[in-house]
Amino acid sequence: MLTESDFVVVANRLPVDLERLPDGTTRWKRSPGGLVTALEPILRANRGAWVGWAGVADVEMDPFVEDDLVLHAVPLSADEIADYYEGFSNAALWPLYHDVIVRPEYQREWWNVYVEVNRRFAEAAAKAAAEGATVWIQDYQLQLVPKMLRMLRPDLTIGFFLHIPFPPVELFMQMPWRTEIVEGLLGADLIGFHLPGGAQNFLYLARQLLGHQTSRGNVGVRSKLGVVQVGFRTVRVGAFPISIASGELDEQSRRKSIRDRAKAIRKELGNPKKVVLGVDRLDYTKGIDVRLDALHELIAEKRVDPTDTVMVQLATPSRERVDSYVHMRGEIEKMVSRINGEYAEVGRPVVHYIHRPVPREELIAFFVAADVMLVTPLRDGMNLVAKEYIACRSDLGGALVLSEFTGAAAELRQAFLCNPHDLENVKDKMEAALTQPRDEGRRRMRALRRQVLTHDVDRWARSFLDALSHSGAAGPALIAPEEASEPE
Ligand SMILES: Nc1nc2c(ncn2[C@@H]2O[C@H](COP(=O)(O)OP(=O)(O)O)[C@@H](O)[C@H]2O)c(=O)[nH]1
Ligand SMILES: O=P(O)(O)OC[C@H]1O[C@H](O[C@H]2O[C@H](CO)[C@@H](O)[C@H](O)[C@H]2O)[C@H](O)[C@@H](O)[C@@H]1O
Repeated sequence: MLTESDFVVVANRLPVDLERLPDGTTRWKRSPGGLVTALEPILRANRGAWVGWAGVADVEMDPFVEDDLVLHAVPLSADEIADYYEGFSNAALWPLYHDVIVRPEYQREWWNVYVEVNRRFAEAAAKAAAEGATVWIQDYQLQLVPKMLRMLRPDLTIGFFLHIPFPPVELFMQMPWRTEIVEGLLGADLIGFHLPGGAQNFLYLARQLLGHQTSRGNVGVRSKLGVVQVGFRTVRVGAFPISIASGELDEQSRRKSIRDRAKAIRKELGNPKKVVLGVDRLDYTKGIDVRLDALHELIAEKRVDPTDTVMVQLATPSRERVDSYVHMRGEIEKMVSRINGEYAEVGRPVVHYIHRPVPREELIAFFVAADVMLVTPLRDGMNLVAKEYIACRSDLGGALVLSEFTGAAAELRQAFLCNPHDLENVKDKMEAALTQPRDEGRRRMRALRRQVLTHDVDRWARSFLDALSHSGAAGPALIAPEEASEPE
């Protein structure tokens, strides 16, 4: 039997997914997405435990150790995956928290299963944690766990971090179970968001919806925490923008094998003058359609020459049984075919589209090879891909086109910032990135790299965990619900 841990991360997914192969055997593979990219190195360094789902139905196994990490698999049945993960998490919460880009579906049965599954995660965390341990709960799939876990284990220090945007109050109020969700989150000692805006939206709700006293004034970045008084408990609320293991990635991207592979990729693409790259989970929030539209029009207007510019879109499959994802995939694939149908030559596509995950080393080589990186989400909590591209450009080459609607845009001000809702603006920024003078590009990239290399994932985790460990300290003056009517 494995001992209980002093530091436990609870996330929907384990850092590895169990894959069932056609011959009936299984193997572990890395889970998709930025949450795992960010947390895995920290937890390994701290010899902690990770509680999460193994990515497929009905996996029941004892806790096991993998690379210094104790993994506790939470079993989910096929019906629970459909209702809790695909349904409530990804067809209700995900679109609601991403500006209602598609219409959220609020089904009561999904909610009931969400509650049940959150309880199971809370019970698993309660078992995994040693007396007085720190438990760090992650993301929108588990918003009820903080309160449930506090009731089971009042001895624990509990943190919660939301990896996606926390929506404006006007949108959040759509949620039929809005009170339960805010109460669930308030079970934590510290609630973290990427941006101050998310923290302030939450403080406003705690005050207006639940009638708690809250602090006045703006929340800072890694500073000036907000406070909610919940009976005798003080809950802190802060902004902690996540990042990547930038030093490590910088080092990897300088390796000769990667540089050689980057050159080979350009050669395989026909040595075009410009390589343009997109790297995303295939998600409607990511604005893949926006960049394809922009490219299509730039070519039609002869502002981009399809004989010397090539786009590569790496699109990791994601949430493939959720209707909106199925629909979007069809739309994207039509757009790729249309551009290629109109402008490709035999053996020379304009858009190379890959709908499967590529190995990490290959991804790094793509970052090194790309002249322009397109990150155009309609809304994104942070977007680690933007930061990864920058970390890989020690040559000070390349240019980043970045949507203003990503968390990353708050820090990466020297990117070509664009409004993905304004196609002309996206086109102008893409053209500017493709034609920027070399010195301007180097100046921008130097400034971007300074930001990314000095604000790495370690700093993110340390700032959150430091704030969590001080969560007993006296807080700032509080504001009563009736004293404030507007979000700050
Ligand atoms: N190895 C590998 N990683 C990928 C691939 N596509 C995306 N990723 C990683 O997945 C993460 C995506 O994080 P982020 O941009 O924050 O968006 P998210 O998908 O919404 O979490 C980044 O660390 C990417 O490097 C792929 O094809 N292969
Ligand atoms: O687990 P999936 O349903 O396959 O989705 C993958 C992850 O997507 C989301 O990532 C977010 O976290 C990133 C790191 O903070 C952030 O950069 C990005 O903007 C977010 O979209 C999701 O929040 C995770 O829970 C998923 O595991």
